[in-house]
Amino acid sequence: MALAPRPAGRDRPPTAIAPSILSSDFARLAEECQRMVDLGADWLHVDVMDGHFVPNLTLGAPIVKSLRKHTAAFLDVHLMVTHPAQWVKEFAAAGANMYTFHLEAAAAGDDTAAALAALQAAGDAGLPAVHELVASIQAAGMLAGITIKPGTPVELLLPYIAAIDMVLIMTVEPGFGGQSFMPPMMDKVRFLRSRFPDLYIEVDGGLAPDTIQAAAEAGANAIVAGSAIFGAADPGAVIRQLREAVDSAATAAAAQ
Ligand SMILES: O=C(CO)[C@H](O)[C@H](O)COP(=O)(O)O
Ligand SMILES: [Co+2]
Repeated sequence: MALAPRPAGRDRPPTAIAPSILSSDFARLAEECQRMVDLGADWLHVDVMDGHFVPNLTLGAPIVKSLRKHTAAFLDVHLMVTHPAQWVKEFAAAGANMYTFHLEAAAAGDDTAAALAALQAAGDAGLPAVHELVASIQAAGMLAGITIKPGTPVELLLPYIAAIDMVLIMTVEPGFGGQSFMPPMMDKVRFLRSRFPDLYIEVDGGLAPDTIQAAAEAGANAIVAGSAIFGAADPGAVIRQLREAVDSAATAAAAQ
């Protein structure tokens, strides 16, 4: 299962709608995932929380390994863990496709203040530990994504953009589904889209039919939605609405 290639030049990458299985019925996970694929999902978003980097505990590589036996879908794994370098081999062996880690965690575990200081001090070259983690993810056969919490400045991503496959801009504080979308995070998406037309930019947290327009217009092409999809009477209609908003915004941007 491959990611659609990052287009050369100024074209925006394809739209990817990624239901977050955090909002699914874990006891029926394989069926829930198949239902999402049948309804038009492009990816399945898998939220891994360790009860340490974030105050919640979800699932790990064994669940991904089991799920992989039931689906060929692109598994977009979001690691909200204190030690992201520790789990690369396990998730690669389990069949994860995208391994997206928190920049803060790669810099200084769960000490976000120390992480921000270290990332600032590293300057344009970036932190060697972050570069090494990206390389190890790709060497393990996965795509590498980096995500930032709402309080982390987007500029701190710049040293790593050339090497990575995706940026994930968190639009809620990581840790729980069902939170409210944070509109100010769209400044980060606009900043990245204006500089990197072909970059995969994902947004995660509070995305729904009433918030998608802001994310689409800012330039996000990959959309995570948990409660809005799984909680809907017609999840397929929500997936279509999200897709149409992103596709329309991309068409409008291309025409400018
Ligand atoms: O990473 C996450 C939380 O940390 C989830 O992916 C996100 O919250 C999705 O849930 P919802 O769409 O309900 O906000
Ligand atoms: Co997530």
